[in-house]
Amino acid sequence: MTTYLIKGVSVLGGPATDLVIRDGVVAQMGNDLSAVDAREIDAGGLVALPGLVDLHTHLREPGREDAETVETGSRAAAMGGYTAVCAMANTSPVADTAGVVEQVWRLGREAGLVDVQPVGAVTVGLEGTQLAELGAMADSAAQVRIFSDDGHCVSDPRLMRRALEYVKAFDGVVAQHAEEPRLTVGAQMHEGEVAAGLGMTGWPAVAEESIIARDVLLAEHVGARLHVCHVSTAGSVEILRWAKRRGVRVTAEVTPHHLLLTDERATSYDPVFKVNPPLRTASDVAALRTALIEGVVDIIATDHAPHTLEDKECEWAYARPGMVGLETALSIVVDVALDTLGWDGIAERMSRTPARIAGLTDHGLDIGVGVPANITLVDPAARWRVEPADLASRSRNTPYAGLTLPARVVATFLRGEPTVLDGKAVK
Ligand SMILES: NC(=O)N[C@@H](CC(=O)O)C(=O)O
Ligand SMILES: [Zn+2]
Ligand SMILES: [Zn+2]
Repeated sequence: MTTYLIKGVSVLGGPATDLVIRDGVVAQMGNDLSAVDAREIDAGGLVALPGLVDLHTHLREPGREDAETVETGSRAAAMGGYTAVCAMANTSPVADTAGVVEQVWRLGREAGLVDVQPVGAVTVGLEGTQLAELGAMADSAAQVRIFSDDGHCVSDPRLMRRALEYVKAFDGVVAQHAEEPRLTVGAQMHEGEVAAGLGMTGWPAVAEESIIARDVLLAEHVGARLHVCHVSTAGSVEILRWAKRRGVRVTAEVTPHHLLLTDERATSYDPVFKVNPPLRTASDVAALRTALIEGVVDIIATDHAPHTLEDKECEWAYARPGMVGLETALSIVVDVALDTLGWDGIAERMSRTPARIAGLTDHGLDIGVGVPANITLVDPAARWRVEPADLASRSRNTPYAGLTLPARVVATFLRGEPTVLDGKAVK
């Protein structure tokens, strides 16, 4: 294994220091270090972060390898500075058995670019009628701890209650896609003035908020952990604030796109802006940014949702919802929140806390001697233009095509091995 000597890096924006990475861990940290036979990396001006952890990634394998595979999605993740991703269960077949979660976990190990932690489905086939074998998935080699029907809402309150009771036994968590399906029949975009102007069927904020309100009450009743996926409205933030004040065991995520984009984008009729939950209003965006600073929303997760050209470049009504996000997430977060959160605040919300929620003990650790070398080096001064054709993801559905974004991932280390060096994927 190659030894790396990283010279003059700023850990979380602090004073410049050197790091020696050897045998998978940070072997030394300090000034004027030297290491024989080490490969030296001049990291002057670069910031070191604990490797990012994405709690919400769609890798599409098995079943839709034309949109993404575990390997291509892992490479996209590494390029974005991630060292671990949680792979959502809405694959084909659905990850609702020990066999499928073990398959995804094994494919992740074989690719070796990030740690792929499979999420297990809550219900068989994501159909919302019968609890999946949560215990078998938890006991499998994949050691599943997060369960989610993401893409669908666990809308039956009795099933949701039973899932919460079940996962409580092994300190698992249910990650809910909060969407009351009866309120979003035919929905195409956020219900509001823009939708009314375009004549599109709306996806009302209350469809999300009513499920979050119900679920925090269920989580309190059961005493189990609930995680809320892709929170998108100001009202959801108010419910979460209330629940956290009461001591409910609830965590929540926001996506980079919900921190930046609004429903005005739908006026372009470009389906690249079609996503679930939909892009909301400027006041929702402002409330989400405040919630992120306050910690009412705990983390940033990408909801990386790759789709093929056929599924995306068609009429709005027929296009699948979702956008890719792994390779642009950190840049968007730097753009909207570096001045308020600082590097430490970004590390908290994109690495430490998601690692803790997912139970990934090798990740989200402060960079220090003896710690597994899961590290991302970022150039905060770099600016780069998003070229869809250059993305490592197999899909191209980025809403940021042609935009120039701040901050670039220069290197990513997974247990001491570089997966990205000089801004390029190593394998
Ligand atoms: N976010 C999306 O718009 N789509 C996701 C599903 C989901 O996260 O709900 C997908 O799997 O494509
Ligand atoms: Zn979802
Ligand atoms: Zn999702």
